[in-house]
Amino acid sequence: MTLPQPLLTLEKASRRRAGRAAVSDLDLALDRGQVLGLLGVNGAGKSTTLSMIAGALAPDSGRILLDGEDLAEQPALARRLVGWLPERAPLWQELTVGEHLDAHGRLRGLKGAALRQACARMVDRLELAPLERRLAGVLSQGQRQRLGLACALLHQPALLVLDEPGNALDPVQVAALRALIREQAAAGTAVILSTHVLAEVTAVCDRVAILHEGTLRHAGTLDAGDHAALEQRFFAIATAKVAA
Ligand SMILES: Nc1ncnc2c1ncn2[C@@H]1O[C@H](COP(=O)(O)OP(=O)(O)OP(=O)(O)O)[C@@H](O)[C@H]1O
Repeated sequence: MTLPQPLLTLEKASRRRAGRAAVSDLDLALDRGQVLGLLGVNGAGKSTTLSMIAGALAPDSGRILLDGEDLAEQPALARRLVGWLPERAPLWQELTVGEHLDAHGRLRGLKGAALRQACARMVDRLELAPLERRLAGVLSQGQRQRLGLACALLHQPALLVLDEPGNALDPVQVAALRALIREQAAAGTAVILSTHVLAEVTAVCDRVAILHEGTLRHAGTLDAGDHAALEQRFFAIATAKVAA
């Protein structure tokens, strides 16, 4: 009997940037419906890791598997299976909110009624109706994040990758984001959430990974009551002095 493949597997994934190791020998696995919090201080390698998972940056060595298939051999897999909200939502200033959704849907191969339905579902779910005709260039930071999230979710990805998604959101929108993440996980979507807010991780994640200087220093499961223990572990890792 063969065991089911995790949705996402990183095997010794490594990537150098500007001549230095940004991520080294990273092993990680995530199943459908799981929510992973990715923590680490500035420069720890979180965005580099997420860019590799989203297929935007190739590992120099090691492998990234989506549904058991090597992303390096099947680059189109990321476009189909992953929805990615980078740290700064990449928007075309001169397109409206509605045009963004339409363009993202087309890039994912949606058309006709399926495209219209997908756009309408996101407008409704992310409360974008009042903004639909507005140019992206005039949106507030939080509104840009909501549009970026809608674009990432449009094709109902199996894996949702969120890079510091709560950054520009007000407390009401933070609560809405938490609800959205829980809803996605309940529907079977795997979610990776990179954040500097430890409370975000204990609020919505069922597992956690802590990166430091490009290497994985801790990976484990998490319960809602584990906040103090997580904080202690994070600070111990983040402030540890490297042996001379
Ligand atoms: N575009 C780039 N060119 C060169 N080096 C980069 C680039 N982006 C990141 N790096 C370097 O790679 C390393 C990891 O950076 P990364 O952005 O992945 O960290 P991070 O954990 O996401 O940080 P932050 O919390 O500040 O967003 C850092 O040393 C950083 O300087």
